[in-house]
Amino acid sequence: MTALRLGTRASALATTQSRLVADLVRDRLGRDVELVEISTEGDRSSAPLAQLGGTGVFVSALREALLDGRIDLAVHSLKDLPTAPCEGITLAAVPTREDPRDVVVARDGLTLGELPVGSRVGTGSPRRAAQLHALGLGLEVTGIRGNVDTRVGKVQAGSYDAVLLARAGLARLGRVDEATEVLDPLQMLPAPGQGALAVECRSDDLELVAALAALEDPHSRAAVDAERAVLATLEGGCSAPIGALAEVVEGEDGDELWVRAVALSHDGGLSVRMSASGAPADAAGVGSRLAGEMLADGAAELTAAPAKRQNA
Ligand SMILES: NCc1[nH]cc(CCC(=O)O)c1CC(=O)O
Repeated sequence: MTALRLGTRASALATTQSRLVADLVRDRLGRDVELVEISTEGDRSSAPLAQLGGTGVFVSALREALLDGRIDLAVHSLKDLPTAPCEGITLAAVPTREDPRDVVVARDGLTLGELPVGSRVGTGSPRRAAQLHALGLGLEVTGIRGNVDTRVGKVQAGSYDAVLLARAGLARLGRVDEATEVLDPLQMLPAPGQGALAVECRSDDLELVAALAALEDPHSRAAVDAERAVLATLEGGCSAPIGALAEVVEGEDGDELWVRAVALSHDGGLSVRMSASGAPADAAGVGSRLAGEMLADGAAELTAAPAKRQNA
């Protein structure tokens, strides 16, 4: 059989994630895999992500390559996937998720609470910025872009006192020791899907869709389904200050799915925070009902873009 062509972005994190999935495919499907590099608009430009149309730009080039038949499968960070389904493409597998929490990389080994008032903390994520403001530590939160290496480098160079990152990214790059604090989700709820990978292929590639089920971790899938249902129901993209974290836990009557979510105003001053539980098989229902309650409490008005709120 010919080798499966796995499309990947060129960044260190993307290639690491792609190699990880390639190894899983070789082990569990017994198929040979060849990596094909695809460059995306998000990699080529240094403009703020929100101006490029959000993290979806990382995803679309790989999807085009799939639909064109240049590659057979694509690996994405699941948190970068828009919640709307893509015609002709199937999310064939969600492998076992990494630790979904955010971490701090600060100068001199400091934690957030140890940073002096006025310290410069870099993040390009409205979700992280809003939750940082909500902690009331008097930190100066400023935008930052670039890959993990660039962002950590800016702390080492002294242009930022700290940056916030997904623990999973650092861990996959073998640099998790550089984190100076792992943030408790009580203070910093991660992005929906953070720490999970998405393995996509063409929907009409029925044999591959079926075979890729061997890569699936049902608990990870249930958790990200619930988190993404929260995001979709709140109609938030990657630029909305929305956090969600779900996990499957063993209950008295079998597995239970727990979901926590928060929607904040961009300045972190106001928030709606709720949780719910239900059956893992009803993950999307649990997430969307939770978000429905949050909407009833005014979540949509909070997360609206700052300019829109001023006009309203
Ligand atoms: N925003 C870009 C992005 N997309 C996925 C990850 C990390 C890996 C993951 O969450 O699975 C990162 C970097 C970060 O947020 O620090």
